[in-house]
Amino acid sequence: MLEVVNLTKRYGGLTAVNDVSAQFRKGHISAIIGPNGAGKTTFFNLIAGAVAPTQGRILLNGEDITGMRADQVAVRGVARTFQSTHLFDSATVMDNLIVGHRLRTRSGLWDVILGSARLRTEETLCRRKAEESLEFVGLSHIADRLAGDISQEERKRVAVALALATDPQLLLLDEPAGGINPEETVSLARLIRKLAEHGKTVCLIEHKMDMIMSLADHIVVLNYGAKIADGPPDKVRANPLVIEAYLGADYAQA
Ligand SMILES: Nc1ncnc2c1ncn2[C@@H]1O[C@H](COP(=O)(O)OP(=O)(O)OP(=O)(O)O)[C@@H](O)[C@H]1O
Repeated sequence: MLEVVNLTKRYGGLTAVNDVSAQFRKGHISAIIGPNGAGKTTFFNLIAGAVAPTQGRILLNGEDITGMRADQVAVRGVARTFQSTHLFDSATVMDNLIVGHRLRTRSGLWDVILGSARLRTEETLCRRKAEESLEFVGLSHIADRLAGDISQEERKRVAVALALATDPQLLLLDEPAGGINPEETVSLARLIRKLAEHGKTVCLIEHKMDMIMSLADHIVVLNYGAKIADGPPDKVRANPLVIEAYLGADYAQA
């Protein structure tokens, strides 16, 4: 469903992403791994339309989306989460979701001023969507809690719920399990699997190798911006280039 071809991003003399080609299949979970500074976040920024590539093409369901703006890419079914989840801590979880979903809908200033029918319909729709996505991520029971009072793992789940606002086909998750404990990591992995089971294509950046190896169908390894391996977890963890650049011999034998 997503294909990148010879994707390159240069910042002056530095090549953050270097001639990367890869395919991401519908309903699969793919992981982008690699050392710090390997180009993983830049890769996400390119797909999401946050930065334009220097070279190469990005195809989403066969449509060339290269160089489109982030909002144009989002409308076509791509959503993302970020390493840290920014929420309004003094508002409830539900209000955060309603606001998040609201920002992703169409009413303009005039609709708000005139209290248009479209605005009212959208408000109802936003609340319903917010409730649905909260239920999907397993957080209905904390809808009325203040966002500032919820755990780090719950924040990670809220981030996924926010990303679901646009009914995305492809979710780009940047370190979804960053900063949470091993038990919570297992439970978050279950949520990611559930996304795929519901037909979503998932692409994640993650440093937690145990999680990735048991969760991902497909792994792309970046090093200094270039792809050094691409394949199923077993094949990738046994690849000498990956062991040398990232995993280390201890992990490969574990
Ligand atoms: N806007 C920018 N301007 C200049 N250089 C940049 C910019 N964004 C990223 N870079 C550089 O591109 C390279 C890749 O960075 P990127 O953040 O994509 O790596 P990463 O694999 O996501 O790293 P990490 O795991 O630390 O998040 C780095 O050397 C970084 O300094």
